[in-house]
Amino acid sequence: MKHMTVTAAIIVEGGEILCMQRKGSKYDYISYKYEFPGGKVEAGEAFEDALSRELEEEMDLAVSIGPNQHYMTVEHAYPDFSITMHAYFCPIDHRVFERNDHHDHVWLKPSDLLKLDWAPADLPIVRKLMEDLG
Ligand SMILES: Nc1nc2c([nH]c(=O)n2[C@H]2C[C@H](O)[C@@H](COP(=O)(O)OP(=O)(O)OP(=O)(O)O)O2)c(=O)[nH]1
Repeated sequence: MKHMTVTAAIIVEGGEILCMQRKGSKYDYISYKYEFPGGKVEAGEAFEDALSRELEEEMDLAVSIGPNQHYMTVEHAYPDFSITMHAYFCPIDHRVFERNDHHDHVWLKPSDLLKLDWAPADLPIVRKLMEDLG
């Protein structure tokens, strides 16, 4: 099965977390699901650099991310591929960004996160955030 290494940013401002909604895709199990922004790591790229690049591409958001911001790593097998997803905690001080690649977004308090329909791989991260911050 195809395997991908993915990075994701838990973007926090004013006590709320940024939840991005994916666009439709050929895989119904991730179509229109909520996720943390980020994307695939390219060959030879450090995880933190991959995440900064993806945030710039997807959101025009310039943030530098360090290894100390690592929050958790999740392994998940979908029916057609599997991912290893490295999630980083990423506080920002303003909510100014573009939505270049996503269908929608919402900012939520940690205690409200499970009201959304998350990509299945994200649920361990969501649950940990609710425990740690909710
Ligand atoms: N970025 C991100 N991807 C996630 C999350 N949860 C989850 O299952 N994924 C999956 C969906 C995708 O199959 C894969 C990441 O692909 P992507 O489409 O976001 O990455 P990308 O921008 O590099 O992809 P591409 O459009 O250039 O092909 O990981 C998440 O919270 N954030």
